[in-house]
Amino acid sequence: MLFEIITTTIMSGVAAKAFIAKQNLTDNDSGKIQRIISLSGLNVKDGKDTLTTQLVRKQKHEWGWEYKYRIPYGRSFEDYAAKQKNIEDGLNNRRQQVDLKIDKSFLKNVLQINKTKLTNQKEIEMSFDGLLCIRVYDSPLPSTVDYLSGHEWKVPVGQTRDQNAFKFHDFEKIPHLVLGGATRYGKSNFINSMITSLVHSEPEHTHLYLIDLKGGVELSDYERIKQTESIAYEPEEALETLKAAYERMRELQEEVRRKGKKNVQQAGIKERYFVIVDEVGELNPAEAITREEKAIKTECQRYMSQIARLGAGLGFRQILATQYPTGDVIPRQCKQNSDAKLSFRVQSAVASRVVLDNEGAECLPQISGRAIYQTADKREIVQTPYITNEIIKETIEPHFRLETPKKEEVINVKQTPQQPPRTNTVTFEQV
Ligand SMILES: Nc1ncnc2c1ncn2[C@@H]1O[C@H](COP(=O)(O)OP(=O)(O)OP(=O)(O)O)[C@@H](O)[C@H]1O
Repeated sequence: MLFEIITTTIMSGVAAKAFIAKQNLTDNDSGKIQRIISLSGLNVKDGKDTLTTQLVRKQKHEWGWEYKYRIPYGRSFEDYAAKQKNIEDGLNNRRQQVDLKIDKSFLKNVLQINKTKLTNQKEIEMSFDGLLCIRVYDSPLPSTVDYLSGHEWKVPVGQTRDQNAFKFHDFEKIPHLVLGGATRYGKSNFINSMITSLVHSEPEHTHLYLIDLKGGVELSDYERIKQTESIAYEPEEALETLKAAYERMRELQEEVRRKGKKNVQQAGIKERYFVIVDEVGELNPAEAITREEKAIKTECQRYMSQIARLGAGLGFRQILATQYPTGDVIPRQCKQNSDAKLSFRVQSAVASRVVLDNEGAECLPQISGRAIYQTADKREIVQTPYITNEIIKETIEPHFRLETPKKEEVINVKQTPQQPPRTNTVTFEQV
């Protein structure tokens, strides 16, 4: 038995009512959290003293409770984030002492306890703003959220816990996005909903450079739409696609400069270019076997870095996805220039740090579509929307072009030595 019932006949009938009230179940959490924190080894020894995590305030919300703690010297937010799962499991491991009156309502009350236990699976979220903030949600996020199209350059990210608000990622505010997550947790679904939303909202101004290195099943639907400028399925083709994007970026750079402006917004240019790489790990030169392969991948990374560094003000947005978040799988400059990160569940704290620069994604529940969306000032858990093939088809079919799409020619690096990207660049203001 996961919960403990101690019966007594001393208490009156009001006790049975008290144990099912949510307020009662959650009231104890501040003490419980402090105990779990202490048992998880987060207290700090300072000579004879033990510095503990002190509760500063707690507040009841309609979704649950928010607790604010002062953390002791010698501890960081990351220390607490690493224990998120311990805290969550501890809170859901309920040993309750309840008083039950043995009368005709006894059986009903026992069943009610069991029902409460099964339905009230709590989830927590942690953040830090000088104080450690732990939010304890009475009930989990839904495990499926319907797709909702975005507007202009905003694409759907998912449902948050904050009053169940639906979150959008605005590519005009944050141009580049890093996407991570272990296999089968929803990266491809997210990329599909992002592309579908862009095609729906800005069909005339969206330009796609798609690189699908996962065998070509996911993004092939977009081969035929007019928004797709180039599509690649192999690293050699990826180099061509990236080169095409890079050259377009240079043309725009000239155009903006000619107009005496600093960025496409000022220059009144409405076009936006999305470079989407699904499985950027396949372009990691460290993984290359032959010298030629290494040269191609190094070149690809160089183009991606240039696009990340210079592209924002020129209307370029780069989305790099990986299921193997290790070391340098995402080029350093791309990572540094991506102020938004979306991570589905990953296998380890190290992998979470590669995607988010923080731990936490390894503690996400094993639910497809559940992710952490992180920007410079906020980190939220979301349930990304599920998009069906029917919605994708319905949205993109009106944009099919008549002629067969151009698939970039595979190039032979032996015959065509690669030129490094130009470096005499002008730095443009990022939006
Ligand atoms: N947002 C979501 N809500 C509910 N279910 C989802 C969601 N996203 C994905 N799924 C389910 O998970 C399955 C795997 O999703 P998806 O193909 O997007 O994963 P992936 O991370 O891209 O995996 P891989 O890297 O192996 O391609 C889908 O077929 C779908 O059933």
